[in-house]
Amino acid sequence: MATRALLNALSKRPLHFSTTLISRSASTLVLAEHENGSIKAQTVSAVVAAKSLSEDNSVSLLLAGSGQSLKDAAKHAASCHPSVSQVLVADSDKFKYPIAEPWAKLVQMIQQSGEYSHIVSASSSFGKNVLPRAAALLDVSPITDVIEISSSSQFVRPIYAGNALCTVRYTGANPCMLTIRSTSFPIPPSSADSKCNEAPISEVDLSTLDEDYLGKSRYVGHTSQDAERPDLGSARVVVTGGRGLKSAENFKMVEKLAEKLGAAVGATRAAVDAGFVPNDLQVGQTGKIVAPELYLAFGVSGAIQHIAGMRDSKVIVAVNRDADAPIFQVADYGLVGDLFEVIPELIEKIPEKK
Ligand SMILES: Cc1cc2nc3c(=O)[nH]c(=O)nc-3n(C[C@H](O)[C@H](O)[C@H](O)COP(=O)(O)OP(=O)(O)OC[C@H]3O[C@@H](n4cnc5c(N)ncnc54)[C@H](O)[C@@H]3O)c2cc1C
Repeated sequence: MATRALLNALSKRPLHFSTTLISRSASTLVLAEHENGSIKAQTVSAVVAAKSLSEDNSVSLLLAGSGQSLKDAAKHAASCHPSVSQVLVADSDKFKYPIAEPWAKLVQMIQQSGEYSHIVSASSSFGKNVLPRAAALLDVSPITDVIEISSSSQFVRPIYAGNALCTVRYTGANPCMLTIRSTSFPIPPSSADSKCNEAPISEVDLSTLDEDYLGKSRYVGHTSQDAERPDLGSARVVVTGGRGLKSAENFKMVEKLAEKLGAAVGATRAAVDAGFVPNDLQVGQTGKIVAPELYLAFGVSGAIQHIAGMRDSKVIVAVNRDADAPIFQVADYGLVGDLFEVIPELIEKIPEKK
């Protein structure tokens, strides 16, 4: 009877949400990233991962920000995946920018009342920034870069630049906090098209948010890659150039080819260090992890630190003039040849993107 009375009371409370009333059955909290009013694909992958923790797991998405873009993102979040059972929205200027300190405090506050069994985020710059701080505040040890979920407490993650896989059992207190590699939890096409359910959206009561974090870090600015090009982390096709391109001017060939293929551009660390392209294009152990359907590598030797970031690609094509280059050991198709002949020929022969 008490539960029924509470449910009745809740159903009469539109929108305004007190965090003390988060349902205990919502056991996984996913930290959502959004941009221009849309939930990012890596967050949907985090939902896919969260759902695989257990069959009866219900998933709450936590969004923070302010203004119309947050409202639009919340709407998108409510229907972005059939497994989302609730969307929690923290609307405040304090979350205008994704700064880790206020976010970590927010996660701590939500966890204290929601008592989630798991907190999941994508292994993106945002997740890697926020999750360890929140874990420290909650006094638990996070598990990072999860690529496989064996059970709700057993996970697989790569170590030694992906050369070995480590199975980790979590034996600590709740919440078990995870960052997941989105490339390992692809979004099934059916769920992307699904319009079947719309999860309820609730506003988080921020009146008890501890504000002693304020002033510790400051937002300076944000630069993002060319919006015309697909995002490197989630693109279906990636064209990567290495030091073999020899100059920034020559690297434009790679960009032209990527444009023709509707692909994202990637680079090796050597190409980035030589100043051919900015470092947000770096693929590898210390760059982005990608797993596109097609990965084309030009003038890339195939150092283990680079392979760590692209070895899960479905089809790998490599062009290198050195027949012994290690990239050919992971390539499905290899061409021993001069990229300065091959790329112009490809650009010429591939038809213009419609
Ligand atoms: C801690 C650490 C982290 C690192 N993290 C990363 C990382 O995240 N990502 C990363 O990429 N690297 C990383 N590196 C660097 C890595 O070890 C390699 O140095 C780097 O990947 C090499 O880049 P490359 O293949 O472009 O250059 P090179 O190794 O110099 O290879 C250039 C290739 O181009 C070929 N070539 C030259 N001219 C032509 C031509 N005309 N036609 C065809 N082929 C041609 C050559 O045969 C050669 O194989 C890391 C290193 C360390 C120590």
